[in-house]
Amino acid sequence: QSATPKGSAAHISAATQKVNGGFIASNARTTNDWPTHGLDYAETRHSRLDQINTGNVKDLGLVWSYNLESKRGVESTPLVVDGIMYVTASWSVVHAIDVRTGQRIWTYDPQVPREAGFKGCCDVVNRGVALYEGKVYVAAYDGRLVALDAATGQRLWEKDTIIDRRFSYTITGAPRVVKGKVIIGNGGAEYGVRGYVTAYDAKTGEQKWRWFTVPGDPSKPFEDESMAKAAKTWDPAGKWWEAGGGGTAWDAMAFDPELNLLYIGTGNGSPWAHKKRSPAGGDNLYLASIVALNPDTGKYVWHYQETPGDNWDFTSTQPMILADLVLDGKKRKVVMHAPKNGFFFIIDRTNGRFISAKNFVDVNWATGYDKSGRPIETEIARKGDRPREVIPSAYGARNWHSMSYNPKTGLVYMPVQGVPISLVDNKDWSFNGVRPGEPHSNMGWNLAMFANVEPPTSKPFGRLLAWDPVKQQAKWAVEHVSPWNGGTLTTAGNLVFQGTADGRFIAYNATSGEKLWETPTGTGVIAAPTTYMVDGKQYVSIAVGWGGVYGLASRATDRQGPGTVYTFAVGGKAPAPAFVAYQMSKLVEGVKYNPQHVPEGTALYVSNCVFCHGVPGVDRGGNIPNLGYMDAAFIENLDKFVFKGPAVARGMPDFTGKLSADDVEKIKAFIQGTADAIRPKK
Ligand SMILES: O=C(O)c1cc(C(=O)O)c2c(n1)C(=O)C(=O)c1cc(C(=O)O)[nH]c1-2
Ligand SMILES: [Ca+2]
Repeated sequence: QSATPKGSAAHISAATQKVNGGFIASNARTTNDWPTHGLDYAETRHSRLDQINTGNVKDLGLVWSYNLESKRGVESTPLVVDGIMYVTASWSVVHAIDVRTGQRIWTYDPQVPREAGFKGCCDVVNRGVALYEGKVYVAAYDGRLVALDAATGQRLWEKDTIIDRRFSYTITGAPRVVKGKVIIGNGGAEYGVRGYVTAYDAKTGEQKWRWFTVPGDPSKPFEDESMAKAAKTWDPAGKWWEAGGGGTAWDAMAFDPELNLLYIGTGNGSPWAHKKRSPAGGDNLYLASIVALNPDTGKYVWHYQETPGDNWDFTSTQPMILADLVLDGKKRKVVMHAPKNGFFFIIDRTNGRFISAKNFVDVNWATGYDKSGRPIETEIARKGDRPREVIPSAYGARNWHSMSYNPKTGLVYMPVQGVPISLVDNKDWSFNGVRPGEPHSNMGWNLAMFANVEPPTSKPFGRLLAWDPVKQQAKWAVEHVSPWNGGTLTTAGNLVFQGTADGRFIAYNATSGEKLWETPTGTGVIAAPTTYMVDGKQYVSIAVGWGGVYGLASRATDRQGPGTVYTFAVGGKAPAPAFVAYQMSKLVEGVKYNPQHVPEGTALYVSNCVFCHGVPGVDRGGNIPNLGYMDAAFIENLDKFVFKGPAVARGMPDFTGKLSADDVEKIKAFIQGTADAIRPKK
C-alpha cells in the first residue's frame, strides 16, 4: 500500500523534505545520496559506496543520457536524493531528472537577460544547486537567488543579492545551506566590485546577515570590526573603494558543524595591480584568503591570507576540503586548499593558523612560505610595467574544478594545469569598451596575452595529480592532452573518476593511478562527477559541456555537442548519442585593410575582444568564434555585429557609443593583418 510511484510529485516531496542538516550529516557516513555540492559539509567528494570498484569498473556502461539543451559551459555537480537529480546548465537553467528513467521531471529557466552575458569574466556558467527541506536553490547568473519547489520546479521566492546594479556583479557558484540559511557570494572582481557573502532564511528568503570581504570607503562607518581591521592594510591613496577592492567569494565554501564555523574562499583584488589599488603596499585584507565566519551571525572569526597583496588574480576561491589529518603524530583538524597560486596549504581550521604550504606545480612567483605563513616572493612577482610571465597565470595552477579526498588512500585528487600568459602591471586597458574608472571598466585587466608582446615561454599542460597532504608531495600523476580538465570524485571502491578537456570520462585506480576504464563524451568535460545509490544500485553521473573561461577561446577536442548528462552503471547498455565533428574553417583571406592601422587595431582588440575571441588564427576558437577563422564577408561586415548586432542575444556586448566605426576598421586591420602574418608561406 506504499504505492507512491517513484518520481511522482508526492514521492519527490517526501524524499526532499527530509534533506536538512541532520540528513546531510548522516548521509556523509553512507553517501547513498549526493545532497550538497561537495557531497558533505566537509566537501570531500569521497563516496563510501563500493559496489562499483576496481574489479568491475571495466563493465561500466551508459544507462541513459539527457540533453541539457545548453551550448555554453556546463560546470554543475548534479545533486541526487532518492533517485531524483537536480543539475544546472549554462544560463543557470535547472533540470530535474528521474534517475530511474532518465526522463525530465521539470526544468526551470530563470530567464537571465542574454545581454547581461558580458558582465561576467568567464562564461555564463553555473556550478549547481542546493537542496533543503523540499526546496531547490539556484543562484542565477544575473545575481538573483531563487527558491523552487523540488517536486514541481515552481518558484517559491526570489531575492536580488546585488547591492548595486551599476556594477558588474554576477553569480556562477552553487549555494550551500547551513543551519537553515542559504549562503551565496558573487563574482565580478575583474571589473571592479566589492565582494561579500549573504545568508538568507531557507524558508522565507529573508536576509539574515551579510559579510563584506574587503573594507568600503574609510570616510564612512565600517560595517563591523573586521572591516576596520582590514582597512589598516590598504592605502587610501589608491581609492580602492571606487573600484570596489574585489575579494569576491565566487565559489568555495565548507562547514564544520562541531566547530560551528563556515569557511569561505575569497578572490582577487580589483584592480589586479597591487600598486594601483594600494600604492604604498599592504596585505589588502581579506583578499585571497580563507575566512572562517560564524554561520549564525555572519561574524568574522579568523582568516588566513594565502596571497598577501594579490597582484595576479590569485584567487583563493578554489574548492577546499576539511579533513582530520595526523601530522607529527597529532590529530589535527585542518583545511586543505590548493588555490590558483600553485601552493597546497594545510591550515588549522580551529584557529586559522598556518601549518604548511608546498607548491604542487612549478611556480616562479615565490620560492616557498616561511614559518609564519608568508610567501617568499621572487623578483619576477612585481615587476611593474614590463610584460613577463608569472607562473602560474591567472588561469590558476588549479581553478574552480573540484578536488576530492579519499581517507583510505590518504590522497587528494586534483585537476592541475599550466596556461601560459604574460602579464603587465599598471597598464590601463579598457575592457568591453568601458574606460577605466567607470563601473564595469577593466579595473583588473592587466593582460598582454599576445604572442607578439613578450610571449610566455612555459608550456601548457593539464594533469590529474594525486597529492599526499601529510607528506606534502605528489604520489602519482596522469598527464592530459590539454589544460582545463574536469573535477574529481573518489570512492570506497578505490576509484578516482575524472572527465577531460578532450572529451573523455575516465576511471583510475585511486592507489596507483592506473587507468581502468574510459568512455568518449562527445565534448570537453569541465564539471565533476557524482555517485549515489538508487534502489540498491550504484550509479555514476557526469554533466558535460565545454566552456568556462578557458573554453571561451580554446578547445581541446575535434568534436562538439550540447551539454549532456551521462549516467553509468555496471552492465549499462544504452547507445551513446551521435557525436558531431567540429568544423574549423580556413584562415580569413582577402579583407582589404590599411597596414598602418594594425598597431592601433592591436590595442583596440586587446582591450575589447581578445578575452572572449582569443588571438585571431592563433587560438583555435572555443565556444566563441575565433575571428581569424571567419569568412572575409563576415569580417568585412564586422560593424553589423559590433553595433546592436544579432549576437547580443547570445551574450555579446553592444559597443554602440564605446567604439567608433573607425575603431572597427582598425580592429579589422588587426584581424586580417594577424591572419596574413601567421599564414604559412607557399
Ligand atoms: O574575480 C572574480 O569575481 C571571478 C569570478 C569568476 C566566476 O564567477 O566565474 C571567475 C574568476 N574570477 C576567475 O578569476 C577565473 O579564473 C574563473 C574561471 C571561471 C570559470 O567558470 O571557468 N570563473 C572564474
Ligand atoms: Ca578573478
